[in-house]
Amino acid sequence: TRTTKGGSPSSGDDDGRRRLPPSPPGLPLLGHLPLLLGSLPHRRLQAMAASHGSVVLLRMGRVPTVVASSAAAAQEVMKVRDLAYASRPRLRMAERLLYGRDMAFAPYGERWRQARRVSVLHLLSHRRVLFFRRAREQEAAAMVARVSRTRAAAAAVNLNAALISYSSGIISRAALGVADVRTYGLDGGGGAAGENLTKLFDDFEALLGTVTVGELLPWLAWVDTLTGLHAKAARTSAEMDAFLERVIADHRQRRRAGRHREGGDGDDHRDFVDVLLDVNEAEHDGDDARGVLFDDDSIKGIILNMFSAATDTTYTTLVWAMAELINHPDEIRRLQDEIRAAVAGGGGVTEDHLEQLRYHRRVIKETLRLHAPVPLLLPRETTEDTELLGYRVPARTRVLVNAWAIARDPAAWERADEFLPERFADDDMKATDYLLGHHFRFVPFGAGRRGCPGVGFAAPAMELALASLLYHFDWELPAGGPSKVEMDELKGLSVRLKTTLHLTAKPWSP
Ligand code: HEM
Repeated sequence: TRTTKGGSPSSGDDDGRRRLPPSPPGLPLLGHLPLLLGSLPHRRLQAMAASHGSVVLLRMGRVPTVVASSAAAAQEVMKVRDLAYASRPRLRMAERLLYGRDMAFAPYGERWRQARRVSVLHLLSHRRVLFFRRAREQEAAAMVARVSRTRAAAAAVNLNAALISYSSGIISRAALGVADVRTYGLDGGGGAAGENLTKLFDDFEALLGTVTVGELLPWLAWVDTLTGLHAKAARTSAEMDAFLERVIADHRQRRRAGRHREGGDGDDHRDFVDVLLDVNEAEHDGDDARGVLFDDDSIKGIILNMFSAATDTTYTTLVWAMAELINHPDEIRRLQDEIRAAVAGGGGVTEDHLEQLRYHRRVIKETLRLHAPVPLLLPRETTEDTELLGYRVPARTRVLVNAWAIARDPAAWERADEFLPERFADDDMKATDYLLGHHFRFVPFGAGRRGCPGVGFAAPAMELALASLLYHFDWELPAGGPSKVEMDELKGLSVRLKTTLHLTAKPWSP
């Protein structure tokens, strides 16, 4: 592996072109893989950036990978040269589990553009997000009731479980029109097969976050068979397909009966599956020379994208927020004062209150700064030969943006490692503000063409849940245990708090 250390990026290479980014020493064949094994990659890559600079070239086995670790580098990837960085690499597990026809992992091109357009206009538009308000408020009320029940039984509340159920309830209602995926349990109800569905979704998420050995080191591809990875992927993908077939068949049946728009209030009551089936039928009816882009596999791929993208990120952020607040008693008190003053007169938090809760937004933003749930965003791939901060980046290079390191860069943030929500006090906080790049120092949702289209969906879901938990209860760590939450991270598709957050809840009323 070539070893360089900085140097002037624009000074000539042997062939008179710009230099490749610097690379730490690596091993033959394995490249830099051993440097990342067994570690939290965003932390290891942060350390690498500190010694080699904010643009580093690594070889993950046979895959050249550039890592961008400063706001300036992120801005170049996601804004200045967005088009050149707008593709995604082919990831074997994603391709297999998502039919090669989803949106989030699709290469840049017509199919991705169409899927993105339909998602932004019809699934995640401001209008549709407003329409799902009832779903969010019902799920928040159910979560508060669940906490009250646990408390009544004198037990500590498992906040992870409460928040997973809240987040998956919202996306399940929005995507499938039911409060619980287990409604589609393969036995026709919420019985044992319904329970298996929860495991199926867990297995699915774990596999989606798995990189096969074979795609990085083709000569070791047999290891994936030996470890049973391929067999597990085949099994999981077949079970998930049976579930989705059932969802689609059920929706088609309701459509034939004309029941999918019902609500009696003149509103559009279609869920994501209904909307995608409408697009699919319109394409069949039309005379589209490009062929049908939204076949059943595309619908399944996009629905699975929405589940994966919405559940873990939302719940993970909320757990981190509660953990930070427990460790910062002044901040939790200030936030509760704000929420309780806004909801004067009792009755609980509704979405009408959220707009006034400015400190609350700062707390969520500060949580996302310190704990981006997807710290390296989703990998990108260059579509053509391009540049990054003056270095040469060839076509088909994999590109990671270390949003986590950028958000803790002492050159960009004062007291970068501390939880200080007031640092966002100058922002004019609207929901979409979460996406604004703060000059690309704050990019938990990515940005540009491939930036997260779900931020408008995520924002009210996170805000309502946190405000509801803090309005109705006073929270503490259980007596006799540690006095602080240990903030260690657990590696996964999204990076979570390592410990399960158990807290005691004392009801509050005005
Ligand atoms: C706290 C919540 C969330 C966070 C932190 C988050 C973060 C991200 C990130 C980092 C990316 C990759 C961006 C890039 O490559 O520049 C992404 C993409 C995506 N997100 Fe989110 N997300 C969240 C919630 C949601 C929700 C609620 C949905 C949908 C209901 C969603 C749907 C998607 C989709 C479909 C993509 C792929 C976009 C594409 O490739 O064109 N996300 N998200």
